Amino acid sequence: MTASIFDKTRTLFDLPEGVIYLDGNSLGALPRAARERVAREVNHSWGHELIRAWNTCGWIDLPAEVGRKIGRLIGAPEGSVIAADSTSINLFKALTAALRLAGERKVILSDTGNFPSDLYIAEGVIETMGQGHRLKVVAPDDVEAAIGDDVAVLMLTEVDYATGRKHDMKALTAKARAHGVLTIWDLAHSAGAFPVDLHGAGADFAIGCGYKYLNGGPGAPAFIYVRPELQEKITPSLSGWLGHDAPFQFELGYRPAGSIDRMRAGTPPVLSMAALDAALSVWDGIEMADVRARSIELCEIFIREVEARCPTLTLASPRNPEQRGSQVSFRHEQGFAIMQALIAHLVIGDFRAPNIIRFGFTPLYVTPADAVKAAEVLERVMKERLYEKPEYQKKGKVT
Ligand SMILES: Cc1ncc(COP(=O)(O)O)c(C=O)c1O
Ligand SMILES: Nc1c(O)cccc1C(=O)C[C@H](N)C(=O)O
Repeated sequence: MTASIFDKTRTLFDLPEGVIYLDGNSLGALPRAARERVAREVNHSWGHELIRAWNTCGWIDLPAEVGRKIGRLIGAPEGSVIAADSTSINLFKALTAALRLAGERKVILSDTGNFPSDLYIAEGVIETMGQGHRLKVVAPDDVEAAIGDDVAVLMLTEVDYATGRKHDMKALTAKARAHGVLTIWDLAHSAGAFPVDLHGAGADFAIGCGYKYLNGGPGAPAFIYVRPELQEKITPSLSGWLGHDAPFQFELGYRPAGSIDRMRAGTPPVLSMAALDAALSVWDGIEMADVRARSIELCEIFIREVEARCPTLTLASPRNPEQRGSQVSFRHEQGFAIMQALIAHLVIGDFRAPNIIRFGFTPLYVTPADAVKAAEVLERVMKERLYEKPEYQKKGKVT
């Protein structure tokens, strides 16, 4: 039953012949619907409707519509998610809003498994606000113990981009709430990867990417969630006109919209937003519980096959599937060259310094047969030491 759902979803994507694509955790594959939609937006909406398209083609409502579709995947109530900006910028917006709400508390608590951009943004926020905030970064296992009455904001990425380690959002959020700590969850590697229940967990803010498991295309808009009860209490730091209560009154003073709209700043990138909107249609009728079951099946097959075939690779991801996102990582000192050799043999994953090879499993278009085949190719790369070839040592700007 589950397999047949995914046989169908695979046909909704355009994948190059012969490629096994295990990097949907970095850039999702191209949904056919997105390709068609972008062409229509360019030719008809922009080309023919011109400025009228904001009304006649629904451009003005796209951020809310895309937010609504993403909200269904992450357990967010209607009207609590908006698509806008990038994940990094949305983190800036969420963190400044949270720190303003938090009052006298000064500590931003995060962990060493966070994506560096999040930590960098926190540094920038501290500097910009100039109110003596402090970033405290602990090991992932020490987060729970570090949550206390001195903490203003708990800022975590649910799934570690490198290892795939997954935090217990519900338990950590509950502890944070008990200590009066606001929470910001980065769902970049969660949204579209497995069920998320922001409302059930009682999370205050969340952000995430549109171009990974949501398949919105390179540089797709990101999203931001604010718990409905907080929406009218927060003061946006990026107080742009499209977050104004009445943008087309062109008042000289800022009055924030009385909804999640206040997290908007300026004009959305319509073509990218339309691509993401169309990409989200692949989730119609899909239950995230089925996605999770299939993701675990794929990851388990891959771990079993790789460990049986490649004894010099060390599993970097948690062995327990409950503690893992939808990716599997292995360590090897030649990781970079191993990944280049794999890519040359049409198994596309990626490398994360210093020694991690990373494989994302996206059930909508990766099959169990792909997982086995990828392990076979990896076995060949290792056994024949293909990674020693000089051409696989060359580094590009992006890994
Ligand atoms: C967990 C996480 N947070 C934030 C980012 C930054 O996203 P962006 O570059 O789109 O702002 C990424 C990916 O780049 C990420 O993986
Ligand atoms: N956003 C990216 C980009 O512009 C180029 C290359 C990779 C990315 C990524 O998204 C990286 C990703 N956040 C990661 O988990 O490593």
